[in-house]
Amino acid sequence: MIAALSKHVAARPTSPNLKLALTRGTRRHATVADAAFPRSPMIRPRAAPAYQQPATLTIRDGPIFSGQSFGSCRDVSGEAVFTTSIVGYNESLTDPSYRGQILVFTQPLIGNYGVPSREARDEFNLLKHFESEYIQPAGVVVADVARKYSHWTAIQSLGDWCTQQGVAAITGVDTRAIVTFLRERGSELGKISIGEAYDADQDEAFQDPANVNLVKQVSTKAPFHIASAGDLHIALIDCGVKEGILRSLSQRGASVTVFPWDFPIDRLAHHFDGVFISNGPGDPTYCVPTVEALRNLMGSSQIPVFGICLGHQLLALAAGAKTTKLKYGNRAHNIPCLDLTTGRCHITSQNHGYAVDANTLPPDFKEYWVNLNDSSNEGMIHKSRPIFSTQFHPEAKGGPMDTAFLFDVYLESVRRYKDTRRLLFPNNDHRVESLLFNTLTNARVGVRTDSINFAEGMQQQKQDNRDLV
Ligand SMILES: NC(=O)CC[C@H](N)C(=O)O
Repeated sequence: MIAALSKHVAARPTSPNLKLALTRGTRRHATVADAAFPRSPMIRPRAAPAYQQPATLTIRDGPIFSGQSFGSCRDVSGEAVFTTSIVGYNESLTDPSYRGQILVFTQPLIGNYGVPSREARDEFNLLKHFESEYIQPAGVVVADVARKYSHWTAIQSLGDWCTQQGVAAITGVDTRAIVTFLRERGSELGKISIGEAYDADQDEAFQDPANVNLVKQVSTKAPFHIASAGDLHIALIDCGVKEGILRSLSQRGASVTVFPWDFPIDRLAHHFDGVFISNGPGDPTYCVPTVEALRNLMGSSQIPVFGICLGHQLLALAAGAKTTKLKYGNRAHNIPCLDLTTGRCHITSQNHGYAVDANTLPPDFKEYWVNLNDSSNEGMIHKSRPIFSTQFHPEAKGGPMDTAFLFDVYLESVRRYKDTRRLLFPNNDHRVESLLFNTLTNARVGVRTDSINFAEGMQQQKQDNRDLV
């Protein structure tokens, strides 16, 4: 146990009315927030140098949108995806599942309540306001960024935050036109270019995050531990885990030991009362070692298992099912899903581009949840064992909390498993000394920080691919 622990070229604008006028110079762009909150003492204007720069969003083989930069002066490329969530931009932007993507917000005004501090922690030393320490998308697209913000937790503007973290951001573009295009065409690569001299013909190739093992970038490099008052102990496979998942388990009295994505958890699972597989970015078929470990685990142990989003997809692959890429994915906080075991509808939070093909589920599993908008699979459950997973996010933040009860369902099965083991093997205490866990940190280790590292990751992936040949 100790040993195991220590070790893009583009066809140019198709539709002239999609190409918006470039607003140059220092003209101030009034926002709804400015009108709603005129010069109250709560409003702290911040100088943001990149605001003055023109910027361009180019969709591969699609339209070009012109606007103004409000983030880092760097050109970025990635898969352009959209979210229809109205609130929670701080949480969405720090969700590791958005790693490397260009995130388009359909909510027109973004940034009006600012950005809170990374220093704020909860009782488990987890980030209070974010899902990870860093902005995960490579680029941010909004219709109308609020340069003034007002909220008691805010310490800076969205623009300052993006600038600090090397994330490109563009405002003043018609997000309705972008979404209309992406919904008709499907997800497409995009590029944000900063500065006056944008020349489509000299543009570099679009970078496709689908060629990168993104999970490797966001997963902890070494195990870490979150101690809780209760006696349940969960082994969590970190494929880019959100703080909200760790908190949902800890708040319910479970201690959590977090392992890197490729850790052979099947070999250590007997020291734990339950196994959990987290959310994460990219194509699930990249995670071959995770799928292998989960297959071995389900073949050799009766331990309760719960997976969320990427975790659901990986568990399904391990069980023998297949995953597919959706046309443009589901990213929203209000997606209705039907619980097939109760016939009840719940409103869910989602962020995914891939899905499990329910027709490929093996006979020992059945479909658990179904999406009431597009009929895609939203979960699976083992017919006789405590193994289940959901495509949506029961830990959703900022909400809805309709499906948070699934953490209780999971931990009840963990409790039963623990009690049964105690009864059957009274003299066999598999628990690992808490002293050992005290030696582990309680924060992710060596996780790649900003999108500059995303580019490095692309280089590394090319090297990895060469090494494989
Ligand atoms: N939130 C997630 O875990 C996303 C899972 C996977 N990367 C997808 O896009 O489908």
